[in-house]
Formats: sequence, C-alpha cells, structure tokens
Amino acid sequence: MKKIILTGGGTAGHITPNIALLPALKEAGFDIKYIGSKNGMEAGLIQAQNIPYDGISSGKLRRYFDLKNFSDPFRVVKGLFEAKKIIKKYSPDIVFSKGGFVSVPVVMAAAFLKIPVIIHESDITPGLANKIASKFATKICTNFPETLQYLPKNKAILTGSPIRKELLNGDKEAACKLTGFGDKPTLMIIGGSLGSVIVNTAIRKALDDILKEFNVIHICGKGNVDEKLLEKSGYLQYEYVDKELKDFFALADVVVSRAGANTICELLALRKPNLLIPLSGAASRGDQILNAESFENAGYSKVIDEETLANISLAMEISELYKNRQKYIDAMSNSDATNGVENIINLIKQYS
Ligand SMILES: CC(=O)N[C@H]1[C@@H](OP(=O)(O)OP(=O)(O)OC[C@H]2O[C@@H](n3ccc(=O)[nH]c3=O)[C@H](O)[C@@H]2O)O[C@H](CO)[C@@H](O)[C@@H]1O
Repeated sequence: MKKIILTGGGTAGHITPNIALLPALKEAGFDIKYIGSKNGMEAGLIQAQNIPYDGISSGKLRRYFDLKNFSDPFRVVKGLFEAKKIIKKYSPDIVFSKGGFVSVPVVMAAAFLKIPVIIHESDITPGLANKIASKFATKICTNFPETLQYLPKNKAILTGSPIRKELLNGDKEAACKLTGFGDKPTLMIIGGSLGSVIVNTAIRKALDDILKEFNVIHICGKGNVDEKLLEKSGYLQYEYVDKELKDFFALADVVVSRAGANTICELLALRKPNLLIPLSGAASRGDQILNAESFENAGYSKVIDEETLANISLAMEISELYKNRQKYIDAMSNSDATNGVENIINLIKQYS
C-alpha cells in the first residue's frame, strides 16, 4: 500500500484543499497521515476527518518586527527535527504540502530524506512559506495560470485548486430548516477562515438596510460574534462552519467575501454571484487584491476595495449585485476552471 503525508495549516485555506483530496486518495489506495502544528486549526479539522495526525512545533515567519521573531526560529528548527523523526518512522512514498508556515519544516525534512514532495500554491503570487518550500519541492502545483511565471519552469504545473466535492452537493432545504430562512433571498458573508473585523463592521453598519431585502448568514470568525445582534430577525452569526457549509452555500443567492483563493474558487465552482472585499496591501503581500482583480476581469465578481468601503453604500452594492446576478452566473458558467482534485491525484500517483 502506498503511503502519503499531507501537511499544511495556519488558516483554513491551507487545510480545506487537503481535505478535498482525502476521498480520492483513499480511493487510490493511499494510507494517509497528516502533520500540522500542535494547536493550529488544522488539528481539529483533520482529526474530524479521522485521519491520523501528528503535531509539530511551529513558528511564524513574519515579515515585520515582533519579539517572537527571536524565539520562533528555534521552534522551526525543533519542528524540523520532529518532522524528520515522524517521516523517517512512517516512511511515506510522497509528501503533499498545501503551504502555511507549519509546512516548511515538513517539506525540508522530506527533501533531506529524499522523499518526493509536491506543493500547491493557491494564490497568484507565491507566499513566503511556499517560496522557501519551492526550493525543496519536486513539483509545484498552481491554481492560477498567472502564477507559473513566478516559479521554476521545470517544476511548476497548472492544476487548479482541490475543492471539497461535498460542497457541490449542498441541500438547500436542510439549510432552510436549520436557519428558518427561505422567505427572502439569502445573503451569505464569509470573511476568510479567520473572519474579518473590517468586513464584519461594514456589514453590521449596513445591516438594517440589507435585512429589508435579504436574510443574512454571517460567518464572522472566531471570537467575532456580536452578542447585541443575537436576537435580530433574519440575521444569523457563525464563528466557523464545517459540515453545514455545503447547505449554506446551496441556500445563498449572493455572497460577500474576502478574496482568499480557495473561497473564490468555490464561489466560481458553485456559480455564486459575489462581491469581493480583498484584504488590503497594507495588511498582506497583496495576494487577495490580485486574486480579486483576476476574477473581476473575468466577469465573475464585483470588487470593492477595503479603503473605499467607508464611502459607499454596501447595502446598495449588494442589492445591485443581486439584480445583475444572471450576468455573473453566465460569466462563471463559461469558465473552464476545473476542480484540481483529479490533476493533483494524477501527479501524486506519478511521483509516488
Ligand atoms: C489572512 C490570510 O492570510 N488569508 C489568506 C488565507 O486565507 P483563508 O485561509 O481565509 O483562505 P481561503 O479563502 O483561501 O480558504 C478558506 C477555506 O476555508 C473554508 N471555510 C471558511 C470559513 C468557514 O466557516 N468554513 C469553511 O469551511 C472555505 O470554504 C475555504 O475552503 O489563505 C488564502 C490561500 O492561500 C489566501 O488567498 C489568503 O490571502
């Protein structure tokens, strides 16, 4: 039986694509193990899938000054030794990394042990962790064609992103039952896997106007539920949604979202008219701005810059998006973007 180690974590964008690969890997006969951080959100999400999980020490590779910058290199080195021990013992045929800081020591340890490594980059420009990992990788999968130009030609390959198959089989009725919605169109807000205080604040400021036209499912991130709004009719808040997400997507008529690469690919696959508010260049390397631009140019999304949020009526923008929804659905229906699962599984089979 072939053996594979999956790694990736920090935010859900580095975890859900691995979850998307699980059914096809099992079907292909792979024995699967996961290496993530000890306390990251990957621990809970992967264990919920009944996959054997090992936690290693992990530091964050920051581009900015923080006292932890002095202790984290030691944690990364510790993680490297821990990863090496786990990999040596399990002796996998291949390692697949979805990125995030915890993946760096795993990828390095695998390369030192001469085990083939495939990594995946979801964003248009590679993140810091994947930039380091790409030196150790056998192959680098990309989600966007634009990304190929930033990577070594002999390694990079366009595969698309793996999307959880179950998301395509949501049950609208189940979501109606759970939420009590259905009498009005439904707006879903998904601010990235950690939520977004900026998006949450903008939505709540416009909430009374939005509720005149829509029922609202607001996925707001851990610790971001507004207790004062718990009784508000037509408005439901969730910190993070796992199993029910497919049903909520099925119920949603329009979506307001950050421009995280995985979420927007899911919106495209599900043909959900969407308004994107990308994370600003001041708070990141600007990857979401490029993701959003690419989707806007293709006609899949309407985009509002975080900086202009204060000057516009969000309720009116959402209402207009809903009125013009067919235009976006048509553009998305013409997309030739594919679910990356099959391409990636073929690559894994080829190199294991
Ligand atoms: C702040 C930050 O660094 N964001 C980055 C991070 O975002 P983040 O991890 O938020 O990214 P994505 O939007 O790519 O993916 C989130 C994933 O979590 C799932 N989900 C989300 C909420 C929820 O309640 N339930 C659930 O299942 C989504 O369906 C999706 O599959 O990784 C992305 C992919 O590299 C980048 O594009 C983002 O810029």
